[in-house]
Amino acid sequence: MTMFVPKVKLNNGQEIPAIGLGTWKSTPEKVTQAVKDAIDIGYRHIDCAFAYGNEEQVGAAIAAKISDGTVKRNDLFITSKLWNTFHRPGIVESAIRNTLKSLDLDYLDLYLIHWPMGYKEGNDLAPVGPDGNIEASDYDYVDTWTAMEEIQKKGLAKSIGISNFNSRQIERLLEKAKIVPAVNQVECHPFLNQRPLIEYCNLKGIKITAYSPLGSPGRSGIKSEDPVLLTDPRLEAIAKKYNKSPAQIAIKYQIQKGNIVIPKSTTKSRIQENFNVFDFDISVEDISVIDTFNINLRLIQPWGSSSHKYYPFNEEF
Ligand SMILES: NC(=O)C1=CN([C@@H]2O[C@H](COP(=O)(O)OP(=O)(O)OC[C@H]3O[C@@H](n4cnc5c(N)ncnc54)[C@H](OP(=O)(O)O)[C@@H]3O)[C@@H](O)[C@H]2O)C=CC1
Ligand SMILES: O=C1CO[C@H](CO)[C@@H](O)[C@@H]1O
Repeated sequence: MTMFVPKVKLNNGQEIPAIGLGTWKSTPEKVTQAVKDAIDIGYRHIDCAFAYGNEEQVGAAIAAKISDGTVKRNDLFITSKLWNTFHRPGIVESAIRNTLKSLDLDYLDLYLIHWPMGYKEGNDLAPVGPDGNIEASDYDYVDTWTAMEEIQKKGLAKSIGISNFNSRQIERLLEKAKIVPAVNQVECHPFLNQRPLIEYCNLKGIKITAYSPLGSPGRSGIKSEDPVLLTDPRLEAIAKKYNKSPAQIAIKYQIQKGNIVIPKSTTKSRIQENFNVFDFDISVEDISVIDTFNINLRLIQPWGSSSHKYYPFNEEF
């Protein structure tokens, strides 16, 4: 029996399952089984990106689960993202077509601009310039957005959105946009709860997808002095009270805030655990307690990009 999963309504009426499976750092060897397991468990939303280097293997799982009759294409919600080296408006369509080919799909449910920062075009996903930093391109994300609008008009993606955009960048984008982004996908967890950005996006009709909702444990870029979300004693105490794990509390926290959440795992028992969050609610009082954990701890910082003209994290939100 498949568990009922709440959906979040986007500004164009499309509905997105509130929980999806993340796939960053899911190795090509493991991701096919992980996505198959997730679909068997009841996930209907998969978060992908060209930059994760595993879209073909994700696509193989989707094809297998459609061909064995577990799901139909329109039961699934598949997101992917335009990488920074493809910001030139003239190549946006070929970038999504390339992703669709890898995923073995003829449309995406949601296509996001992965970052507001364009990088130098070419085969290198992280081109390094003479100064040792990322080599930027001059493309303005506002013009890239116009090309994204064409993608939606052509039916290659049912919805379009953004990722890692700050409020000023959204404001600027909205001055020219004909289509309001459906989603802004950003880092969001109790140590970085993004309250001001969420309030801003709510006013504009933009939903938030929370990435790294578990604090991305074990990722190599995390500093040893950074606090670890899943072993925080205050989160552990709340988890114990509900007879749930800290990961389940961190996931349900996002869902109760009205956000979409995309925990990653390639471990079947954790894929299941992360999905088992619909048989309880965190009380309003405990949600307020978790709100106090915020320390604006940003764990995901793109390497070598902090001097980019469109680096998003110098603004307050
Ligand atoms: N738009 C963007 O710029 C970004 C988007 N993302 C998206 O968000 C997704 C999630 O973020 P991500 O950074 O991967 O981090 P998460 O916060 O989802 O953490 C993933 C890590 O937690 C482990 N884990 C999963 N479930 C549990 C559990 N129940 N108990 C203990 N450990 C657990 C996983 O291990 P294991 O797999 O070994 O089980 C993995 O190491 C990404 O995969 C990607 O799809 C992420 C970063 C940036
Ligand atoms: O989604 C993400 C994870 O992978 C990318 C690069 O490999 C990151 O830049 C990005 O934030």
